Amino acid sequence: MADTGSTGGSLADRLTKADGSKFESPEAAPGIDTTEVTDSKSTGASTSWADDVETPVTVEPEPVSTPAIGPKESSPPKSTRPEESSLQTVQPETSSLEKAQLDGATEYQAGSGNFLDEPSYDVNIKLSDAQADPNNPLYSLKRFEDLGVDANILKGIYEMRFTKPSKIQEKALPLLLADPPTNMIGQSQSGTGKTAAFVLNILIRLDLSTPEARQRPQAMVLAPSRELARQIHGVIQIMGRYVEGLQIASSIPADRDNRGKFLDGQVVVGTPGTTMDLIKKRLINPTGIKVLVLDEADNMLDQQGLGDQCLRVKKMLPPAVQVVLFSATFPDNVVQYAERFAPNSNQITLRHEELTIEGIKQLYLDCPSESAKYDSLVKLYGLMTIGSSIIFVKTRATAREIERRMNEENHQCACLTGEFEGTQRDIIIDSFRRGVAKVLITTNVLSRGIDVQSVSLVINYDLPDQAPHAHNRADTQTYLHRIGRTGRFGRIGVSISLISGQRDVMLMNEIENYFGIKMQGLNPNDWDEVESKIKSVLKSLRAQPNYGRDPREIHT
Ligand SMILES: Nc1ncnc2c1ncn2[C@@H]1O[C@H](COP(=O)(O)OP(=O)(O)OP(=O)(O)O)[C@@H](O)[C@H]1O
Repeated sequence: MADTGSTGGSLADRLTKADGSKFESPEAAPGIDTTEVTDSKSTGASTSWADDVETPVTVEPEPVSTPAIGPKESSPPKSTRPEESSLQTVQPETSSLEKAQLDGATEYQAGSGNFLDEPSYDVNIKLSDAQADPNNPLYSLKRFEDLGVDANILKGIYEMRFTKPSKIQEKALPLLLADPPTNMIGQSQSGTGKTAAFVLNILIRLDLSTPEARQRPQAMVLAPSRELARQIHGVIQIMGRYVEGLQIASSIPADRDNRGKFLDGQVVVGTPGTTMDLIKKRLINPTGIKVLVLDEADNMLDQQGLGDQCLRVKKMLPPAVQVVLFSATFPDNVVQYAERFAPNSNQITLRHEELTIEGIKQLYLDCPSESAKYDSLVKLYGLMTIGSSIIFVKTRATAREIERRMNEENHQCACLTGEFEGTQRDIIIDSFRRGVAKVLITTNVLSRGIDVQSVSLVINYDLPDQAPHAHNRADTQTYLHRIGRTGRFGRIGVSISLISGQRDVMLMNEIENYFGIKMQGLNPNDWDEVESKIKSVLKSLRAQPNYGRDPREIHT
């Protein structure tokens, strides 16, 4: 097999460590007013659980198969000495707050303010308009000040330039904050601010008044991927930066900083397997935990994956713990289980037809064969770098192969899949957040929760299916999460699904029927038209990375 060439190799290989040295090997590298709000009293589900069986955490269920884009590339992520590259970035020593800002989107996009009176492109609507439209999921009648948010937390919110709550924040917060604490199952479209809703509940409920109280965890947030856990950690750190004495602990796989150390922050954020492991090793004291949040809860409660782990963690917590489940999707088969996991919960739910975000233009492109998808991708490359883009593929092998071929052809892109070691993954996602890498090839591991507001284009190289159980059935939930990596909080984005053959058409139709949408076809015989169609969307102000930022900052 050909070598990856001078521009090849994974991005992580080509980046430097925080101290400026190189990694020698992976081992060495360390709208919802249609929302239904259901009162808890009407859902009196009881809890009865199956046996607590030990199951490996399936943080990343990626099928491994041969890519259909060319000769098989079987090499794992590179473990040789990294090469010099223009992508090389020096990572100075960072303070924990700086790290937090790296992990959350906030440093780069500064929330979504409404300083939009300096248009350099067509202005569609201003965020302030979106937040004033009752049919928009960002709409709210209230202000954060009306929601009982403490002054120090308000300062953090102002710093993030959140001017008004979104609909999910407005609706969920009073229910979450009511005493006695009540469980919640909360659903709202992707990119509408669910994180801030549960983070505010946690910050407001923390007792930091005595050294004893400050010594042990009081809240726990679990997420399905390392990247999402780090991102949430970052949001809590920024939102809570004026909360005196706040400490956040991380329980993610192979976290060098915490290996073997007792986690004594008041908020623990992590993935379920590692968290359970640390509880078992008595490195997390779960006895004072008052709030348990499962982000991407439908995924977390999936009985074939993370469900057992989450259940085992929950069983270690005090019985009175407030259970908060958030996701953009709660498929019918998970709802009952979720109701048992969070009994007597308040529920904020949406219908399928309400789940898609208007700002995301959903397109498809016919490709004459599976292998021709790659050629289309190359043709789309110029459009991918207008903002940032994510290419979703089904298998790690396909991801590797596309990365290799693109880099060989001098189309710079990075690749992040579950086969990378934790620290390498951190470097790759951080460089994507910074815009050092503008095109990221990934699997479903990054389909959920990741908030990089500069992402204006999502490409489904493979449409998500329900393999290995139902190869010919679409995974509608994953489709929604994938496209939701763009069009965050009122922005505009484009998704393009590459379609080749009857099976893809079937999957696409199933997705369209489920969400009650129609994807618009691009004309594969007229690339000028394809380009101008996509450009017209991507160049609108709301698709720009700086959308919502104070122009005084952009120009300095
Ligand atoms: N009230 C607000 N005003 C302005 N921006 C906000 C507000 N709330 C959240 N945001 C910003 O909106 C973006 C999306 O928020 P978040 O990641 O919480 O979405 P989400 O609903 O959890 O999405 P997903 O379902 O994809 O996980 C973030 O960059 C966040 O900083």
